[in-house]
Amino acid sequence: MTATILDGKATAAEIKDELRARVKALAERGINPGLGTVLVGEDPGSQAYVNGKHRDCAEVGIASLRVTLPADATQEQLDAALAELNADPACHGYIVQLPLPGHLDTQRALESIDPDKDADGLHPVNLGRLVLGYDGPLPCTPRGVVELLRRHDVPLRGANVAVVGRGNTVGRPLGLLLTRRSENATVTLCHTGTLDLAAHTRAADVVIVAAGVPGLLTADMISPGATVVDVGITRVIGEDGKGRYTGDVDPEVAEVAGKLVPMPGGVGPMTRAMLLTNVVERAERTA
Ligand SMILES: Nc1nc(=O)c2c([nH]1)NC[C@@H]1CN(c3ccc(C(=O)N[C@@H](CCC(=O)O)C(=O)O)cc3)C=[N+]21
Repeated sequence: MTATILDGKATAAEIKDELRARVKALAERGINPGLGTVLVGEDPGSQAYVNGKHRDCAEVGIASLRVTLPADATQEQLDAALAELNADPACHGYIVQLPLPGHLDTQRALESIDPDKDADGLHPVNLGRLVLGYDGPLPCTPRGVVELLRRHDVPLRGANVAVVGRGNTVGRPLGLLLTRRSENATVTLCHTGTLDLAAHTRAADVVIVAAGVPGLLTADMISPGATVVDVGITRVIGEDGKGRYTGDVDPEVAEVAGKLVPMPGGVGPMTRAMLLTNVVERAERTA
């Protein structure tokens, strides 16, 4: 048996088509949604990600506000850039590209974002809203995972879901999202302190791996027919000496799983589509 591939790129393209129509409807009411990005420094990976977000914006008709600061920018310069976006009515939401250079305080930066303009959904106020079940922007990667499974009819209601990884951007908020009444999954949140990881993943209908450990999930660790979602993205140097990105799921998992969300072509494009969705939703609410 070979797993059915759930194509995140194609699903993200569908979502972008839907967003294009919503942006058009907003334009007819005189509202032009805008996404801001703040990039500090010249890391080529971060530049590529930010460029991708601006390309996505252009595709759906969202305005891009691009702020770039030099690698040696001070915390005060960063604060000033965030204050400007907070005050700019053309900016409906924005992100601070992570990681920031080491001399800058990431927590302080994220807390300086107006929670209502938090396109990533990672502000402490918005993570708190998620805990409490209040409305607010949802973290893009967890939301992208749930949306992809929903659009491919993977049942979550009553399902046993193993989430591997408790990071602030994926694992932890994904556990919160999946256990909302609207999803009703039963979640086991596994992490580096988990004693018998394979026992938990084998018992799961859906295994979502967001640990950042290449090849962590192997074929013997899942039950036949399970749905597997690879959220891992780690830069490794291949045998040819070239850098490439690899996921957390061993390729042989595809021989045992029923459905597989691959990396690349899975969660990454969905994350970007959810970023756009957060911005459009905010523009619709302010209308
Ligand atoms: N404030 C902030 N928000 C983020 O959302 C954020 C961040 N910082 N820092 C870095 C990570 C990484 N990230 C990715 C998003 C999409 C792909 C993606 O679309 N990848 C493609 C392959 C690469 C491509 O084709 O460009 C894929 O998986 O198919 C990858 C990585 C968002 N991040």
